Amino acid sequence: MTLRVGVIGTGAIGQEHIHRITNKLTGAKVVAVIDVNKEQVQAVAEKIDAKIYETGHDVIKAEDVDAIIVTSWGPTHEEFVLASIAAGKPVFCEKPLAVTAEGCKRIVDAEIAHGKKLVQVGFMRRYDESYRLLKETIDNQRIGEPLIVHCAHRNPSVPQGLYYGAMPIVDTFIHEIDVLRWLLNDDYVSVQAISPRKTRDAAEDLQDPLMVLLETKKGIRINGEIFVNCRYGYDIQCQVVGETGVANLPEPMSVLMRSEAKLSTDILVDWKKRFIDAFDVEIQEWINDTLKGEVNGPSAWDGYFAAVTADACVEAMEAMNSGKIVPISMPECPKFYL
Ligand SMILES: NC(=O)c1ccc[n+]([C@@H]2O[C@H](COP(=O)([O-])OP(=O)(O)OC[C@H]3O[C@@H](n4cnc5c(N)ncnc54)[C@H](O)[C@@H]3O)[C@@H](O)[C@H]2O)c1
Ligand SMILES: O[C@H]1[C@H](O)[C@@H](O)[C@H](O)[C@@H](O)[C@H]1O
Repeated sequence: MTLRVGVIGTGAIGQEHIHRITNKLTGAKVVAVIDVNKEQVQAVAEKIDAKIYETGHDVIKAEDVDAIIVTSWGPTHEEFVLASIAAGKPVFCEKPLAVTAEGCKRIVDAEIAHGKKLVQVGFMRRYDESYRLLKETIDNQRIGEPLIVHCAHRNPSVPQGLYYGAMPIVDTFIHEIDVLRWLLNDDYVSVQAISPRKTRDAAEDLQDPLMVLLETKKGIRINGEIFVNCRYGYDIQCQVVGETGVANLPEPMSVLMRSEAKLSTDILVDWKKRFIDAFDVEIQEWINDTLKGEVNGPSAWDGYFAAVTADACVEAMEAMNSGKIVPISMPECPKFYL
């Protein structure tokens, strides 16, 4: 059986997922697309022979669409995920699940009321080989119990005018929020934020770089650097300090070169390349699971947990350098998601 997929939002990552479903993966076909940018969606639809709909809701309601992928802008996600649940259709939603914790909670409540899991969130780092190796190292106690995590999320630049305010947290650090909780098998209890000297390349309404200090239930301290105008490349770093050793996230594979009196390796500049294999595995597993009527990837509860943490990080960011420690508390995970 082929899963007939409708894609809402044919921008950067929407096109990436359409390309991988059409050319690399098996078991699915993109049959329906929609974007508010009419020219763009027309060009995408022509390439894959998909039908263009007027709105995201029309795609969700279409009889010949079995499952939905939401890759539109963050603030539109909640509406489309809720509509997919109401239509009883499986939905893969790129991060963030919703832009507020309340929005994610509405999704969790709707899914529980529906009675069957339908929602998966696009936290693709859990599918990345290098993060999986790091997790194996920690789970196998090869560095003893983790005590400290140093991590950095660096982008070369961000789109002027489209990236502002709380986005270093809700759009960027949200990946670390999800993956570190998964990596450490732990939950967060508090956060504070610190602003280092601002880079000259940061827009007026953006604190860049930014540092957040998270504490987990087990007492692990995480210092996270978010630097979205670092200029030199797309660089994701994670170092876990344990009782008996230190484990680093492997660097992406790159040729070690000796040339012109220098020893060097290239650094990637684009998130698409850094996580290309992870995205492939993530979407292939989603297709396979969806065909079996299952959801096994990051759930709406994971999306909600990340949003609650992100909200606390934003509160800490708004009070940065004041020493304010913002508590993070989550209700018990409902049985539905265990
Ligand atoms: N997992 C990842 O690493 C990753 C990477 C990139 C983007 N994302 C997420 O994916 C989402 C899209 O990001 P992007 O980089 O592709 O952005 P983008 O701006 O390139 O694409 C978003 C598209 O959504 C369309 N759109 C907006 N509102 C719409 C609506 N109501 N109905 C239909 N289409 C609508 C826009 O016209 C645009 O073409 C964001 O939530 C982003 O955080 C995740
Ligand atoms: O939407 C993108 C994407 O999630 C990237 O993985 C992240 O590095 C960027 O900061 C974010 O803007």
